Amino acid sequence: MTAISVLGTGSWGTALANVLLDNGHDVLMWGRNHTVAESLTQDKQNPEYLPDIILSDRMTATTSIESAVNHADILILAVPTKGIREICQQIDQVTTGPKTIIHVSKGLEPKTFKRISEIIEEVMAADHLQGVGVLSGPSHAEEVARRQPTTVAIASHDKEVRQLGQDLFMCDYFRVYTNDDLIGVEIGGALKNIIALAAGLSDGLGYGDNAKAALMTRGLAEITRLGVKMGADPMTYLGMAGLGDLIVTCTSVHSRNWRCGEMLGKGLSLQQALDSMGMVVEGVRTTQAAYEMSRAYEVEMPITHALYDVLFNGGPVEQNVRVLMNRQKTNE
Ligand SMILES: NC(=O)C1=CN([C@@H]2O[C@H](COP(=O)(O)OP(=O)(O)OC[C@H]3O[C@@H](n4cnc5c(N)ncnc54)[C@H](OP(=O)(O)O)[C@@H]3O)[C@@H](O)[C@H]2O)C=CC1
Ligand SMILES: O=C(CO)COP(=O)(O)O
Repeated sequence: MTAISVLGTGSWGTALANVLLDNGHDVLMWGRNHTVAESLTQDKQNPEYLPDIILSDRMTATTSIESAVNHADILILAVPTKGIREICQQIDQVTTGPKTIIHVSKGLEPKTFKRISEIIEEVMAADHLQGVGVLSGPSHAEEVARRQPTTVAIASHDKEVRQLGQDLFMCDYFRVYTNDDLIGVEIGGALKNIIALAAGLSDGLGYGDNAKAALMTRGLAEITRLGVKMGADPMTYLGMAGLGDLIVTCTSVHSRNWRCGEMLGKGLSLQQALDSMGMVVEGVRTTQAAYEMSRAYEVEMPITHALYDVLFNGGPVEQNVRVLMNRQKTNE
């Protein structure tokens, strides 16, 4: 039995804590929301983020970050990208020893273009950090919490972290592959949300399967182009963090990014769509980050640019579709 703390009591943190509890580990969750922490500890449920799912009877959560951080040497970081910097600062302030941090967030920081592991390494003092990894792949929290078969990848530059992540999480309904391409996995997990937003928009507009297949295929080409420019292995994008996560987010009603896109396609404003969601839609900020990165690194990303125009300039969707379809003739 290993002591592990899961920081973030949203849908994904809760589902992953449940996997670790099923594997017999000593898990403490931390969240800033008192009501959620109380429901998790007393009722073994998270009605706000995972309604109608009964979790492990050993589920326990605290709102004291100091208790959670010092409960374990292994921390699972499960908060949205925009909260990562702040949480790392808090961990760094209260920790009494070095930590191995496995994050599960799918985003990039606008302006700095940083991946999550880069933010963690930048904020944490070197002697407070034992190792960093990311767990990513096609995995809706709603299905994992119901113990439905799921496969993911654990990526790190450090072989021990990859092995640790695989050993801690793997069970008969949660299969974990190791991958040494940290850059590729983090970028794939972040950028697929852009394509999921676009796929939802396409469905909301009433376009068919051809349009969605085109978005997914050419979207994967965009993801691969930027990933490779940043140092990723192109083969990573045929795996969990590429094709796998694209399929699960572009084709599922569970995906918040797809649902947000669908609402935009049906005519809601971005603010209306986000307000009705109540959960994080990472793809919106990531579209901004990827748009800026594609310009800075001179990587062609036409779907990202079209979505950026729709989200941030109020550009008409149909006009952007026309622009995409009438780009200069080219080779596949
Ligand atoms: N849900 C899923 O199926 C999957 C999600 N992910 C990724 O996991 C990450 C977390 O997403 P998910 O759990 O789904 O998100 P949710 O929207 O379900 O929950 C977000 C959680 O993070 C908390 N939070 C938000 N901002 C901060 C902050 N600044 N500091 C501390 N806590 C904060 C919220 O607290 P509060 O309740 O107080 O607002 C809430 O507990 C995202 O990057 C997502 O892409 C990855 C794979 C699957
Ligand atoms: O990343 C996910 C599944 O792999 C969850 O996607 P959403 O954030 O769009 O719900």
